[in-house]
Amino acid sequence: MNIVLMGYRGTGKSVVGKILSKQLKRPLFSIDRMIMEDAGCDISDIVEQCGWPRFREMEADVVSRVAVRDGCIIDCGGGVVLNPDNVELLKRNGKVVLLDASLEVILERLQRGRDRPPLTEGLSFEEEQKKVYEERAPLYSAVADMVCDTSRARPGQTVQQIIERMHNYGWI
Ligand SMILES: Nc1ncnc2c1ncn2[C@@H]1O[C@H](COP(=O)(O)OP(=O)(O)OP(=O)(O)O)[C@@H](O)[C@H]1O
Ligand SMILES: O=C(O)C1=C[C@@H](O)[C@@H](O)[C@H](O)C1
Ligand SMILES: [Mg+2]
Repeated sequence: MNIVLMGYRGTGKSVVGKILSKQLKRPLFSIDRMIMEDAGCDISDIVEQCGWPRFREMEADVVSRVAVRDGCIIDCGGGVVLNPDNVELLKRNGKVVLLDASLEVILERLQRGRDRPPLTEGLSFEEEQKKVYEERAPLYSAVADMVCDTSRARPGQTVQQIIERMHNYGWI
């Protein structure tokens, strides 16, 4: 069974994924990183040159390759949840750990690393995060097998919490 990390941008999937993979000694697959490796450039370049629909196709292709593995930690991009095929494939052999954080904390975290390409047109940075976060909230809730709020914890504490709860659920 895989552990699949999902959640909005800036909720901590990649940071938590790295620590979880080390602590549980399980291989880590970062979908965003694999897309960049396939494309040979970063996500902003893919989106600028080919557009979001092409990025989503590349993302679905990586998901289909990763979902068939076993015993891995899978660090998803924030938009993986948008495609029902992605969700179906990942849940076949995976438990979804949804990372969440308050919009306020997400804004703060995303302001620090402004390298994420915009998801909408004509909205300010803050307006975009609020709109997309609210639009996606029901999708994230629907896929979650476990929810973990990362707003107030440090990454290491979040990982300890997740490991403890996974033990209790008998997932590990
Ligand atoms: N408790 C926590 N758990 C996880 N990350 C945290 C926590 N507290 C602060 N952070 C910070 O949140 C920031 C965003 O984390 P990260 O890049 O892992 O997000 P992400 O969910 O992978 O975003 P994206 O969808 O854009 O890839 C990092 O700087 C990380 O250190
Ligand atoms: O939330 C999203 O749609 C995205 C999140 C990132 O992880 C990247 O996958 C990309 O920037 C798109
Ligand atoms: Mg990430």
